[in-house]
Amino acid sequence: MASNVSELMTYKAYLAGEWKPSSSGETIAIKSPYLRETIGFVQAVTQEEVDEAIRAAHEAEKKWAALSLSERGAVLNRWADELVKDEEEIARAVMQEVGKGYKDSRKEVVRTADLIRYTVEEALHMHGESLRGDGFPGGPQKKLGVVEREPLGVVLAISPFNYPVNLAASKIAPALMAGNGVIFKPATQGSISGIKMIEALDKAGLPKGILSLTTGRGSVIGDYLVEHKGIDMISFTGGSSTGRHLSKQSAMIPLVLELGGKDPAIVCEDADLDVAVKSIMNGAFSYSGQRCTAIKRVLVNEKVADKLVAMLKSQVENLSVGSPEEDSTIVPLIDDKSADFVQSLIDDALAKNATLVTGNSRKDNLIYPTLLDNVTEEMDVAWVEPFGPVLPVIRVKTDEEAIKLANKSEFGLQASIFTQDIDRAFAVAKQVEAGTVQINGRTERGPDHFPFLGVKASGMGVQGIHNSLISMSRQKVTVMNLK
Ligand SMILES: NC(=O)C1=CN([C@@H]2O[C@H](COP(=O)(O)OP(=O)(O)OC[C@H]3O[C@@H](n4cnc5c(N)ncnc54)[C@H](OP(=O)(O)O)[C@@H]3O)[C@@H](O)[C@H]2O)C=CC1
Ligand SMILES: O=C(O)[C@H](O)COP(=O)(O)O
Repeated sequence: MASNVSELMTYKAYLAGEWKPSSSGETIAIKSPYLRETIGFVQAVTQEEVDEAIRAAHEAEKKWAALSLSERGAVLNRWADELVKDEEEIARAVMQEVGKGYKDSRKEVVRTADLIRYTVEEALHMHGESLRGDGFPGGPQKKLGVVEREPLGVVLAISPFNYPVNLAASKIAPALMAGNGVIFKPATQGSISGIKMIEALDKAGLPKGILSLTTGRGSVIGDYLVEHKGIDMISFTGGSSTGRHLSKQSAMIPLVLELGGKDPAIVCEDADLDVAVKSIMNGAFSYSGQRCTAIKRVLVNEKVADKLVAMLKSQVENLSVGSPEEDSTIVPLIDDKSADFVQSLIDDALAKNATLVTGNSRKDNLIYPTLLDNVTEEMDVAWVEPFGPVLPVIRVKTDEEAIKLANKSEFGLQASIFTQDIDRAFAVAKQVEAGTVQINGRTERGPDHFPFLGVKASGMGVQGIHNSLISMSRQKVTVMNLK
């Protein structure tokens, strides 16, 4: 049943510490991917409001940076407490807005509170260093360098739809702990969840002006934000083509980009197939494959391919399909366009003679989990990131062939290797071009204090709590020339 539009909530933007409607007078309707109806409206912020938000962030940032680390940390810890208090409400917003299972949405909120608290602790325990001049040949003993870290200024945090709370906070928390101001641009589909998260931060007592939340279409205010002279660093997570565009638009400021992936699961003939199947299933299909770190292709040694495919088939056919409210693994994709795209990859593969093991049915934006065997290099699904529940299996004869195919992809986020021979695992891991290689486990970002990075078209720079604090601050060297 369609909601009564007049009863729906219109959310305000958080600009320079005030919740207010945009002067544009325009709002954007947010449609739930599984309810298939509008669930609320967010503000379409103007360029003038962006200017004012950035100006306020610069002004507030000086006082914020002058606070002690523990004072900044106390605000962030209260933020974590508020998130936990509002866990159910925020999780419900995530579920409705991006169609993530309710239990997983709750986990996302709790994971975010843990991430914030860890970020505070990490920042408290990061120390500067001192250097003696005579450490270098001929250097004077009486020269003493003190190396500290200072904020960059104002950080632009741009997050994607699929972790609207966690991936936003993984940028905002380190930026604030490092003493920066923040402009937060959430994914439009994810804005309501972002607003609820920032309400919690506001309740925690964040000083006014230090952070603004600018809702609006990336295609409308995105470039304006990215090119703005008042932005000193950009931390972006999203698709590779958007990331590439950003890197061209931004000028001479540090950029951290976490982009798409085509993570392979390499299954050797000596693998424990129970372990491999469990990891592949979880890695490929949770949240309908809408994770950058999802396993997006299987490269299996032909000696065990029949057995692996049969095991995968029975598991795929047992996946729960339906609504995020019932915690189904397979849920409707974020929008119809995404479902059309996934369907086009399946159609292309089948037209080029891939074997349909199971799946290939669809209702609106709900794509049933699909397993394709005998996928070849000619098929788009071998190379393109679907961000949906379709898993291609490519049969290989040797580890070398698997490594070659793994590396032929433009992406290099993560990879998994399944074998019971640890030397073999390390030998393969060393040759695979990826930010992280998982041995006998699924590809995944967490735990959140691990470095998280992609190589090639999967990104630039490193996230993970410690590395985010580093990338959002710069070294400052003060040299004492003693008598
Ligand atoms: N490596 C990683 O850590 C992750 C990578 N991803 C990747 O993200 C993609 C899916 O997420 P999705 O949200 O659809 O990605 P998009 O690239 O479409 O959007 C990401 C963010 O960029 C914004 N944006 C769009 N255009 C511009 C612009 N010109 N300037 C500035 N910002 C802009 C979007 O805003 P708006 O919504 O308003 O368009 C959104 O906030 C997948 O490819 C996935 O692999 C996702 C999660 C993690
Ligand atoms: O957004 C993504 O897809 C992530 O960065 C992956 O996170 P996860 O591995 O914890 O799902």
